Amino acid sequence: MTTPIHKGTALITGASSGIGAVYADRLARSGHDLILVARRADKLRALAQELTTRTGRSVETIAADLTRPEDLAKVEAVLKSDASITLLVNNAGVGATAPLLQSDAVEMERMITLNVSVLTRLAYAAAPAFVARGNGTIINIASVVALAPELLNGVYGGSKAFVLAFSQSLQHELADKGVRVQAVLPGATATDFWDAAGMPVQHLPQEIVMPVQDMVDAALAGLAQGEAVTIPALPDIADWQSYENARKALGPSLSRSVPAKRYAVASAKSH
Ligand SMILES: NC(=O)C1=CN([C@@H]2O[C@H](COP(=O)(O)OP(=O)(O)OC[C@H]3O[C@@H](n4cnc5c(N)ncnc54)[C@H](OP(=O)(O)O)[C@@H]3O)[C@@H](O)[C@H]2O)C=CC1
Ligand SMILES: N[C@@H](C=O)C(=O)O
Repeated sequence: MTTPIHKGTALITGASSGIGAVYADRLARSGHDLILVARRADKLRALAQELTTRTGRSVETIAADLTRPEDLAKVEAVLKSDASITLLVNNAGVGATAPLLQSDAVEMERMITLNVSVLTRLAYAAAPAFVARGNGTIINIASVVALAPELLNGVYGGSKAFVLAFSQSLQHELADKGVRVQAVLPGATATDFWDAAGMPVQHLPQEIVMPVQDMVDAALAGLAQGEAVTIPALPDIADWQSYENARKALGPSLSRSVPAKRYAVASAKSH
């Protein structure tokens, strides 16, 4: 077996299970050293040991509750100072399936903190270092609910719509500075996410649930193909392109000096 070329270090949040743990496996196998971040130190240590034994890569762990400012600061400091980091997988996140009237506002705010604020802070920590080196990749794990907010809990959908919009803005700003940004929009994926979100994955129609390994392999194939937005389940990429073209076509009409005629507002300029 040939040893893959060393590709620098990938920092993966939410690496103790599910999607993050599969990214850890795939990235170690393709030649990355790893820094794994999550709260469950025992799971991180076990994964690190297993990956080092199997791939020979260096794997460090940081046990951190990213919603705690002091833990978040620790991870931000690593992203800012470790020049070997070439890839950030912004994956840690939680979801919910309950509608607004059955949701606890404090829980919803916690979700916004992790899914939105933490992801943003880590991207802001990594991007200047990547720009300074003219090289780096940020993978932000969004969700198909970014496009379909009616499907699950509205705050969860809103948080993932943020991740998509933020990623698209970052791609726009950083593309000419040597930094790549990919937003990944998984559909239902078989992980522990669903238990924590209040609906065991076994209760979903199985034809909409993707095995987690397949989801991550497709997302990495999308990255290798240069996609800025990857929707692993979408059969025809032309459908996404039509959606994006329609969105962009609205651009010139979204900000004008006069209200649309249908609102029948007399112009202030003629008063
Ligand atoms: N599964 C699915 O159907 C889909 C998932 N996603 C997204 O994928 C991402 C990963 O979820 P998935 O792998 O499915 O679910 P898991 O529940 O398996 O993984 C979530 C990860 O986030 C970590 N995490 C949770 N809270 C914190 C915290 N406060 N600080 C640090 N780490 C934390 C968990 O580790 P620990 O508990 O050790 O801290 C765990 O490693 C999420 O952003 C989710 O929204 C998107 C679309 C579909
Ligand atoms: N399962 C996803 C949507 O289908 C999500 O959890 O974001």
